[in-house]
Amino acid sequence: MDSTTMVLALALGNLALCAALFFFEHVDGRPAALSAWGWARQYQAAGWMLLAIGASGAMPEQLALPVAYALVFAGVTWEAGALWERAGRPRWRRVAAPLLGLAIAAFILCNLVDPIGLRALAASLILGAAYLAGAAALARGWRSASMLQRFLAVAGAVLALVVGARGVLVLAAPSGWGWMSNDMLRQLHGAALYLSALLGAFGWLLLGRERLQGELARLEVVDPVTDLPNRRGFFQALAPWMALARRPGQPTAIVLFDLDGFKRINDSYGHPAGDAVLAALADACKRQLRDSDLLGRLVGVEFAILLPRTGAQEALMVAERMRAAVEVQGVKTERALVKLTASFGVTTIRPEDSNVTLMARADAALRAAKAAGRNRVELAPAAAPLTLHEE
Ligand SMILES: Nc1nc2c(ncn2[C@@H]2O[C@H](COP(=O)(O)OP(=O)(O)OP(=O)(O)O)[C@@H](O)[C@H]2O)c(=O)[nH]1
Repeated sequence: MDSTTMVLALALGNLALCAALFFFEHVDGRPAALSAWGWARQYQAAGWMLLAIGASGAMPEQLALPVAYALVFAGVTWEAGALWERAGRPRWRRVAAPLLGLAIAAFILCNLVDPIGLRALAASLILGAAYLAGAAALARGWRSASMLQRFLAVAGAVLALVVGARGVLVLAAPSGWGWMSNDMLRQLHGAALYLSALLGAFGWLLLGRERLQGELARLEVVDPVTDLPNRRGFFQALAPWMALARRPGQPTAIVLFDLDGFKRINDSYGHPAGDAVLAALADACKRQLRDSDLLGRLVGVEFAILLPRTGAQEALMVAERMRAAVEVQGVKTERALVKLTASFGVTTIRPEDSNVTLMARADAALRAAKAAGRNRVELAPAAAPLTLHEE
């Protein structure tokens, strides 16, 4: 492929990606990383297009070339920045903007001094460095990263090295190095640029999809308002402790609690304020527990706590501590400081328990606490009540 065809392919490829990206998740408030990536692609498309125009003679090359390269550099820098944004570094612009300015100035200087060797060196080193920065962002959190993310990090780094190597070799060995002729290296360089553009685009889209799938899977077991395990998540965590209760050993306790008179919070301050109160209370309750305990939101304003290796008396103390914590915890809403109380039912898992009988017993104790005036803790009676509610 000659260089004009290659540049045109890069230009058109990037334009097609831009068009697809324009419609991808095109909603208000799109994520910052996606928006940075969108700009990155626009800059690159414009840059490669301008290079193709300059190479075709439709515009003086000495004018087209510096502007085109500046746009391409901005594009690859912003693309790396989008990856850092995605990796949780929203301030990447502070580093990227001055570096980009320096890179463009260095490139223009090299182009003036030696428009063949030095220019190729500067261009390939700048592009290689930007691709490498993107690969480094993908490699962050390697241990917990998905296989796709790891592959993109490694492939990105290898391509970045190929892109960077070209300029070094053009300067160090203008007529090639061993069997690696200059022409072959140029072809390799073009292929690496093209693959980087393709991998960057499809990798980005697939990473977005992977993240979305992960979030959906999380929401199956996590309540989005309080960030606590939801009913399904809580019962999943409870399962091994139910099995363990059939073997001799330390008991496991369950505390069920329900906020008192929560309806008036919604009625007085609105549902969003109610959500904020729920989230703040969930946080306060979580702080009262040990790492091995588990707080979950079962339904509405009813929560459950799993207390492994805890007997009834100790569980009563935990519930009492939690009751006092809820009572003193004021939650600031826009209009007022909201104070709440909660009622608690406590029981331990018995060998013969199923989820239904266990929860029925805890629920009966909780109802008893409500009936006795609320803001109280009740221990379930020794004999299991038979009012079951389906899980
Ligand atoms: N803001 C908000 N409110 C919720 C949510 N889930 C349930 N609620 C409300 O919480 C209230 C729970 O009402 P109940 O438990 O029946 O009664 P209560 O007013 O808390 O009074 P008690 O008899 O003491 O339980 C209802 O008004 C629900 O609409 C939620 O996720 N967010």
